[in-house]
Amino acid sequence: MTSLAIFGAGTIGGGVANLLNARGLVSRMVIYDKNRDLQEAQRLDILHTGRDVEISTDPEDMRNCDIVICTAGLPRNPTVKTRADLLHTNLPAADSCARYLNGFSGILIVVTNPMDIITWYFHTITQIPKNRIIGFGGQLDSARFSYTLHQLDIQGPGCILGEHGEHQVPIFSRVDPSLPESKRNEVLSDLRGSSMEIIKGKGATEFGPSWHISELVRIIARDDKTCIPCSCILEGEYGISGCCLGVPAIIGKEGICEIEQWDLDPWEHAHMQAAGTFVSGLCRTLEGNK
Ligand SMILES: NC(=O)c1ccc[n+]([C@@H]2O[C@H](COP(=O)([O-])OP(=O)(O)OC[C@H]3O[C@@H](n4cnc5c(N)ncnc54)[C@H](O)[C@@H]3O)[C@@H](O)[C@H]2O)c1
Ligand SMILES: O=C(O)C[C@H](O)C(=O)O
Repeated sequence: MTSLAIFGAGTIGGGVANLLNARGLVSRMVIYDKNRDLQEAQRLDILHTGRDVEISTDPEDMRNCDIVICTAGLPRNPTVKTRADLLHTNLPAADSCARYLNGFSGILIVVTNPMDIITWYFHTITQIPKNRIIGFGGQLDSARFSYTLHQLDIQGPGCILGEHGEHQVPIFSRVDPSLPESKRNEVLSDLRGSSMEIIKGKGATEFGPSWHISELVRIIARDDKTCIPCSCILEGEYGISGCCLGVPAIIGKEGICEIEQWDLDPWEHAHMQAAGTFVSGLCRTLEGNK
């Protein structure tokens, strides 16, 4: 069975560790957090489920795991407008995580925001091959889009590509190509605000991300070869390079098996290019940090 490390055991890291243990998807876990009291509390709380799981808190064990998930770093609060605003705050958490990944031959899932740029940053500071670094967020955004579509009586599921942030790109052409542009823009504007509604109400998003991260782990562990939207290192796909961005990718036990090239309509294409320009611009600013 799969061995997995969680780097940063707060709301999302702890929630994912709990779900994966409860779903019986992992046999060995490393749980690490710089807050040692929290780390120990999460370890004990999971062991008290009584399930058969081994837990280490030694970060040096991370490199021997099949999957490492980076969930360390500050989340947004209502005063932080966009995920991109967290970039410089959260780079040190990525640096700390990368320090334990020398010789790691498994799959790295990046959750820390701004997720696309942090995923790219990991690519530049570690030796992990590009098919083994996956940025998480597209599944969650797509579930939010599907929820909105359902409220509009449009048959889903919906899919979101582009940035996990303000430059997300809902793919309307696959669900209702006839939806007028004004309605598309209205839906997009609602989607941009959908997680902040939760952050304002309960301090953080929790159940949605934890569930979809556990699904991603299941897809990898079972070698499902399922196509999901996730952030991948791009080298010309969709005409974009020099960044990570949400694209449809087939995922299995080797990580990213293939990036699918979907036909986008002109509205989607323009939004995807804008996402590429925005995210690659931020990625370029990190060049001195390598
Ligand atoms: N990609 C997504 O879809 C998605 C979804 C939800 C949250 N997030 C992001 O995930 C991150 C974590 O969110 P959260 O709600 O769990 O936050 P949280 O504050 O509850 O947990 C983060 C944990 O990281 C730990 N940490 C910080 N720096 C560390 C370091 N250098 N080494 C070890 N541990 C460190 C903290 O002690 C804390 O316990 C945030 O950046 C948030 O924006 C992304
Ligand atoms: O919105 C956030 O800041 C948290 C996370 O990226 C989410 O989409 O739930």
